[in-house]
Amino acid sequence: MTHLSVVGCGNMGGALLQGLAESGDHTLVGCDIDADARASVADYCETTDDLAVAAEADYVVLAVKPDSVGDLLPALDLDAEQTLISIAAGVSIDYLADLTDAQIVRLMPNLNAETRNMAAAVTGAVDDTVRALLNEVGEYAEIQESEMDIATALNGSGPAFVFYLIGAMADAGVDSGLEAEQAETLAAQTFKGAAETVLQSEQSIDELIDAVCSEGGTTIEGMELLWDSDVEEDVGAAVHAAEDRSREMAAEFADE
Ligand SMILES: NC(=O)C1=CN([C@@H]2O[C@H](COP(=O)(O)OP(=O)(O)OC[C@H]3O[C@@H](n4cnc5c(N)ncnc54)[C@H](O)[C@@H]3O)[C@@H](O)[C@H]2O)C=CC1
Ligand SMILES: O=C(O)[C@@H]1CCC=N1
Repeated sequence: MTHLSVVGCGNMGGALLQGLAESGDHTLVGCDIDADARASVADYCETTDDLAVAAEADYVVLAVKPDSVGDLLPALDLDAEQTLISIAAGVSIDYLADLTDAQIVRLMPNLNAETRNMAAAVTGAVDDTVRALLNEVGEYAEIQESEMDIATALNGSGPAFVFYLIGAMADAGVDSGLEAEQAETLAAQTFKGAAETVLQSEQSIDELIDAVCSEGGTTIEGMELLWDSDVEEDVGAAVHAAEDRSREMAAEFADE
């Protein structure tokens, strides 16, 4: 059982609280200055607007916008026995270390924490408690901090790219007459199942594509269109645009 607080109960802080509340018997505190944000997590944790209450936890997740970190972290006044888990994009461990005495973990989570299907990248003072917490809400990779910009793009921003692709598939279903709700369910479940297959299968992505393409059948018609298009480059470019922005944000913080 871990005593953990989350400062900032917005989209990402709220998702983490929801996932952790459903996964284990923890003492969870959600701290936010906004009453609506507190109300949104009240089913999952004790809520407060008092930073001092959040600062009593052994593990404190900082889930505010990157530009709020500089003011908020000194106010938390954490000590060396505590662990700060920062999820702020572009904010380096060096920057954080100037503002706190706590052990520092830098985590790039994603929104899928709320269904305990998070993909996370983590670095810094990762201990077994942090590993156990991350295991409860999904899968994680321990990476070097220098890899944080690409992780931010791939698994942090990644859900948005996947939501977009699910939407595009669902729209095609609607164009051809399916009801919107049916099309969304069929598209989303197809992504979910395909992702699970990739995770569990020993086959490569190309072998799996091949397994769906019956000779002279339907799939190959769509795949040939995709292979002849710029979709692969465009998806890669979207990931790299997010990576570039993460690097740019990190440079802005380094200059402060
Ligand atoms: N949204 C996402 O999918 C992901 C976000 N992140 C990171 O998570 C952090 C938060 O992002 P979001 O949840 O999207 O933002 P958000 O705007 O939804 O939530 C931020 C919350 O912080 C609260 N807040 C602001 N000042 C505060 C203070 N002094 N004390 C207590 N609470 C305060 C706000 O009221 C708000 O509820 C960012 O640093 C972002 O880089 C990381 C990975 C994924
Ligand atoms: O868009 C952002 O800056 C944050 C970080 C990764 C996902 N959302």
